[in-house]
Formats: sequence, C-alpha cells, structure tokens
Amino acid sequence: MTVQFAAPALAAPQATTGLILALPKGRILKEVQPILARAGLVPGSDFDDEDSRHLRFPTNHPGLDVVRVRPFDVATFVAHGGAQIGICGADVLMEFDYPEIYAPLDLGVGRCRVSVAGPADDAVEEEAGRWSRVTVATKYPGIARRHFAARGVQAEVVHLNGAMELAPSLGLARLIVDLVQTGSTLKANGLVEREVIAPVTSRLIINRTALKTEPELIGGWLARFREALAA
Ligand SMILES: Nc1ncnc2c1ncn2[C@@H]1O[C@H](COP(=O)(O)OP(=O)(O)OP(=O)(O)O)[C@@H](O)[C@H]1O
Ligand SMILES: O=P(O)(O)OC[C@H]1O[C@H](OP(=O)(O)OP(=O)(O)O)[C@H](O)[C@@H]1O
Repeated sequence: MTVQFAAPALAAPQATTGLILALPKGRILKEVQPILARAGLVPGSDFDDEDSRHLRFPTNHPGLDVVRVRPFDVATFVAHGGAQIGICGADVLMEFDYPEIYAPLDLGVGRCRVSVAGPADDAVEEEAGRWSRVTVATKYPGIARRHFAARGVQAEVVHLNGAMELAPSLGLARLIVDLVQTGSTLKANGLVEREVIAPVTSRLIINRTALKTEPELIGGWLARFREALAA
C-alpha cells in the first residue's frame, strides 16, 4: 500500500543505526497522529489496529521504528535508552523527574492540569491550611509528596492506578491528586478542584545521551516535529 503524506521541507534524517520512538497508547496517540503525519512519519503494518498484539512497528523511514507502550512507561523507556525519542504528558515527566530526559518540544495536545481535589465540603477547605499531615489518593505519588512537602504538609499517599475519585467517599484518603480537564469526573463524584499543581500538555522527549551520540539524526527529527507544529 502506498501511503500519502505532505512531505515537510526538511530532508528525512538518515539513520546509521535504528532509532526507536516510544508512543503512548490511548488518548494522546489519537491527538498525536496528525502531528506524526505532518512530520512525515507513517507507522506501518497493523499500528492502527488496537487489537494487534504487536508492540513494535516499522515506519516509512527504515531507520526509525515505533513502539506502543503505556503512557507512564514512555518516560521510562526513553530514560533507560530503550527508545531514543518519545511522546508523553508533562504529568508523567513531573512524576518521574528523570535527569536523562530532555523535553524540548511542547506538542500542545493532551491539555489538562494536575490538581488537588477533595469533597465538595467548605469545612474541609477551611481546615486545610492547618493540616500537618494529609492522606492523598493518587497515581502520582511523587508529585503529591513534593507538592505537600513544599507547604510543610506530610502526605500519606495511597497509590491507585485509576478511579482516584472514589477514594474520599470510600474512606481511602481525604484528598486526591489527579488530572482534570473539563472537571466533569470530579463533579460526577462529588469532588471539587482545590488547587492546580501544574498545567499539562504532551511533550516530545529525548534521551540526553542519544542526543549526544546521534546529534544530527535526532536533531533532524526534532526539526521535523518543530516544522510539523508550525505547519
Ligand atoms: N482528561 C484528560 N484530558 C486531557 N489529557 C489527559 C486527560 N487524561 C489524561 N490525559 C493525558 O493523557 C495521558 C495518558 O492518559 P490516559 O488516561 O490515556 O492513560 P492512563 O490512564 O495513564 O494509561 P493506562 O491505560 O496505562 O492506565 C496522561 O498522562 C495525560 O498527559
Ligand atoms: O476533568 P475531566 O474532563 O473529567 O477529565 C479528567 C479525567 O480524565 C482522566 O481519566 P481517564 O478518562 O483517562 O480515565 P482513567 O481513569 O482510566 O485514566 C483523569 O484521570 C480524570 O479521571
């Protein structure tokens, strides 16, 4: 099958050794696919088939394969050098804070925020300023601990991987730290946003060592992504 795409002005970087781009499966991938296409990158094979058991896919560039991994794992694959380039949310970067990762490009997709939320009960908010300890349910233990520590509050973290919004009503924790976009999930579960910790968008990330050893190749891809965003 011949794949058509608008070729950016920049020449395709030529790989001497293969590069791996780690992409997050799920919601970001859908938003990122038009950017990949504008960068002239077309994953082949059965990449679009969510039922496929393949994890690594060739692309229209022989020197670049993509791997499809869980959003939280993109940063870990790139930090460990298993993938040289990746795309993940700023929330994931904040959580792990890997020194090996360079995040030069904001892709402007996956826009939301990481926030503290709690029961829609004013009394709780009034008390909050006086707490020295708090229980927090979250999939972001690092962000939560650092956020509360900076306010002199010790956070006792209950680590969940989803449905954090259930935690206050079921007695697991008083507060949650989670992503908020429209606020409808909080509202549907009787919670209110109390404090925005940080805004979130998805970033192009690069392994710093790989950038030193393959500056032209990886720099070429960075330029293609920059052009794709400007297009
Ligand atoms: N409601 C949202 N609005 C916008 N962006 C979001 C939203 N929720 C998550 N994101 C962004 O998308 C990324 C992936 O979230 P997603 O919910 O697809 O995966 P996940 O639930 O972390 O993955 P897994 O299936 O491995 O548990 C997040 O790290 C964040 O950057
Ligand atoms: O403010 P909102 O627009 O309601 O979005 C926020 C919700 O989006 C994310 O969950 P997601 O839908 O990705 O489900 P998950 O819990 O499986 O990660 C996040 O964990 C919130 O629950």
